[in-house]
Amino acid sequence: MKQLALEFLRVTQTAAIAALPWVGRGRKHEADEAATAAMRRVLRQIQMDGVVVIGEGEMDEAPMLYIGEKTGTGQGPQIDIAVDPLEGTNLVAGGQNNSTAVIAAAPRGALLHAPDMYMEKLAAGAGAGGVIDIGLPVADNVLRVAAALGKPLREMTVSVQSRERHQAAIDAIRETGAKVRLFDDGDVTCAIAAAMEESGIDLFYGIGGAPEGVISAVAVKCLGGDMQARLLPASEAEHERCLRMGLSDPCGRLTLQDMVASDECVFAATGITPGPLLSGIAHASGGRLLTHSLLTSGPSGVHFIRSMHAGSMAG
Ligand SMILES: O=P(O)(O)OC[C@H]1O[C@](O)(COP(=O)(O)O)[C@@H](O)[C@@H]1O
Repeated sequence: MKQLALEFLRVTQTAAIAALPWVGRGRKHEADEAATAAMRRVLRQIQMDGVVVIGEGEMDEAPMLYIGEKTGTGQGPQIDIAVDPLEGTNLVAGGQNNSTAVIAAAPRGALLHAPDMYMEKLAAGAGAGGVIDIGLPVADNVLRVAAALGKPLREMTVSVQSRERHQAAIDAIRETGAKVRLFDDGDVTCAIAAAMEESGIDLFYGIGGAPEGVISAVAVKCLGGDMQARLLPASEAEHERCLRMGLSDPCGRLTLQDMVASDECVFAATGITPGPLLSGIAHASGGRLLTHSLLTSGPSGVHFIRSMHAGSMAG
């Protein structure tokens, strides 16, 4: 698995570069398609027996990188892949900050097969490992993390997606004395930021996509942080879907281990537009492009990588 890490880096770099021409053009589907096609092309070249377990939808609704799609050369280690070729489609369309291309990989069977529905998520860094509890109100989690980190509440910062559904949580967090840092879109980078001491984010809380939740969980695990979640099936049909996907208790607590059942995993992300975790793609002389990526395969292997790409990749 670890020997493939640089291949996965190439996957997110290529997807990010493919999305770049669509930044600010108001065309999120075209941007997503470009990133997905690029990611698919590079994934197919990797020597592995890969299967997409979290992708761009089901086979009949997504033309590529659908759940169940086989990828890689078909030879080599059996690997499950979770992709989000364009995390923050609206951000790219609107020319806004915090869009990335991301991928996570783990040995076959190690990733939760999360249906495409909402998930409530909590993530924190290693210093607060073992204290977060998705079953408790978010304010209690703020108090617990502050105590674990030995920080006064007024110095605590919680990252929350700017959504109406989070207003009660935002108020409750602020009532503890902690600060709330709102973001528009792209909860993968914000969850990961909570697991990185130097990010200035102590806790991430919010309801967002379940696929993004599992992808974030791989990164949080690699970084030595902690995360808990629970799926929020919104209808009988979604509840049924969870059962069909093998989740016996669809609304139950999901620990980091439930979402990522192996330490042998890899996470890669490349910034498209600048965000809290990664700088965006910059144009350099000669038509070259400078990308910024995070590549991690565990706490002892966390790499922030700046790469220069030949002009021919600029598309
Ligand atoms: O926009 P909603 O419905 O609040 O969903 C939240 C989800 O949307 C995102 O902000 C962006 O997702 P997309 O790239 O699929 O648009 C995710 O990071 C987050 O999990």
